Amino acid sequence: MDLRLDRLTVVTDGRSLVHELSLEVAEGQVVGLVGPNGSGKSTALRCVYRALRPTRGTVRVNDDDLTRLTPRRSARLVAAMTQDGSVDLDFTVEEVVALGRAPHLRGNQALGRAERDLCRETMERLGIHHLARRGILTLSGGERQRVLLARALVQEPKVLVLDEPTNHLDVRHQIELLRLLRGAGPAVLVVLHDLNLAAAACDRIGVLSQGRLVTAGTPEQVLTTDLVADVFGVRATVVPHPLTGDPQLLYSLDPSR
Ligand SMILES: Nc1ncnc2c1ncn2[C@@H]1O[C@H](COP(=O)(O)OP(=O)(O)OP(=O)(O)O)[C@@H](O)[C@H]1O
Repeated sequence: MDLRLDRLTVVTDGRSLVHELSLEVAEGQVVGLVGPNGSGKSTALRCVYRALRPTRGTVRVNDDDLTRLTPRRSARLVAAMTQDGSVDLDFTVEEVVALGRAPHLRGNQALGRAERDLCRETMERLGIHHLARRGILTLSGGERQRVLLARALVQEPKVLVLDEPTNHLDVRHQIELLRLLRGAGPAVLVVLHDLNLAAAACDRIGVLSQGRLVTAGTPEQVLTTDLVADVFGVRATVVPHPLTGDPQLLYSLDPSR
């Protein structure tokens, strides 16, 4: 199933936070959304996981307009790992992960054997199985972030959206998370600040500036010296990664270079 944003617009207090954003993510594809602070990335994502209703435009998963689905039906299609998706109650890690199954259950129905296995395997895959009985509030930022990803994955969504999923992770966990996304299966839309990670992890990248899509394409097409200068106001040298060929950006702290 694919995700399609069509002329998505969000207006608040007369100001367009996102303006006519059109973007597609095919099944199995990872599409990165990058852009300066305040460019509208999180706002666009919030419309996908229905924390926000678009002022105009649509978000579709295949032919279904998400805003027209029941919350339960859309929760079966879309999972989110977000900044505002934190868990404030002192659930244990395994309880938080199990919550990901909620859209598939009726009332107080307990998890079946296969669902418990899925939760356990997912926690093992993300290296958090040893934390299963710990309270979520006692975890470090990076541990918590992996728990929230586990919760999103056990939801078995068709679309997965992630808002800066690597911001608390050490370099190994950053790479492991992004690797995992590449083979995850659903259409993935991910907000990333690190352009080099985006180049390595994403099939395509969309660049937002002041709520508008400036360009979208493969990392090679998008991440150019001119683009980075125009959108981020930063001078960068772009070199191909010596092993993978992905474009990688080198920055200098010296303003004259
Ligand atoms: N509820 C709101 N009311 C008014 N303005 C808002 C609201 N939510 C977001 N904004 C503004 O909309 C703009 C886009 O915010 P958004 O969080 O989408 O940006 P972002 O690209 O995700 O930024 P960052 O990289 O800093 O996380 C910002 O200027 C923000 O202050």
